[in-house]
Amino acid sequence: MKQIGLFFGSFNPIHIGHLALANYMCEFEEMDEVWFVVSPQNPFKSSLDLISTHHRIKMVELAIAQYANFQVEDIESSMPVPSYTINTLTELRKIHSDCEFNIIMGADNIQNIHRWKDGDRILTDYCILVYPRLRYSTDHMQLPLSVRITEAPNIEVSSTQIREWIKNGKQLPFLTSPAVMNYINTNHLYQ
Ligand SMILES: Nc1ncnc2c1ncn2[C@@H]1O[C@H](COP(=O)(O)OP(=O)(O)OP(=O)(O)O)[C@@H](O)[C@H]1O
Ligand SMILES: O=C(O)c1ccc[n+]([C@@H]2O[C@H](COP(=O)([O-])O)[C@@H](O)[C@H]2O)c1
Repeated sequence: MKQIGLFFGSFNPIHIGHLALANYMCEFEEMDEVWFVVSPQNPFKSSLDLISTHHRIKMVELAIAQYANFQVEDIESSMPVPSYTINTLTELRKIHSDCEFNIIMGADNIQNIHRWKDGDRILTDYCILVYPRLRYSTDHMQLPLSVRITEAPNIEVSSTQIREWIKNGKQLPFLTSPAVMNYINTNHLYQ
């Protein structure tokens, strides 16, 4: 079966933290592909700073164009909001019976998974690849065998920080990607 890493996120905008991590999962954790699943609306996040989903999808497409193992998955665009991950996973399994799905998840998110819709079911029914985040440890957690802890390198940059800097007139082609920065400028995003 094809091993697919699913990387869920708002990607508002996508940045090198996301890209480097997904790259690591393909090269070191035996993922044949990583799919970036762009979520129209995270159930836990405010929609205040959130730009429209089609811009976020376009930026992911631009950022990943150079690497054959990356794909954008826009299935959540046609699903109800907020974007509950269990619903997306169920749909993806129905459509792609030839793929094994591995959820790529930060140590911050795995600590909160019990608050997600059907979080316990996600934990037991899916393979999960957990990567370290600063200030979050998984040492004390009792995790099922379906959860694998990886040692992916951490690049602590955030979309929030990037949005703020762009608002202040900064050009950040290497924290996002040159093509993404160009798209942001052309479409006057995050001004
Ligand atoms: N620097 C990073 N390195 C690795 N993973 C990250 C990084 N930043 C965010 N992530 C993870 O990537 C997924 C998608 O991230 P998201 O789109 O929320 O970016 P973000 O930078 O955390 O955004 P925001 O600052 O708007 O909350 C989330 O699971 C998040 O935990
Ligand atoms: O399903 C849930 O209950 C749930 C709760 C919180 C977050 N999520 C998903 O987790 C992903 C990470 O979100 P974000 O905004 O931090 O990039 C995104 O796809 C959200 O829809 C999902």
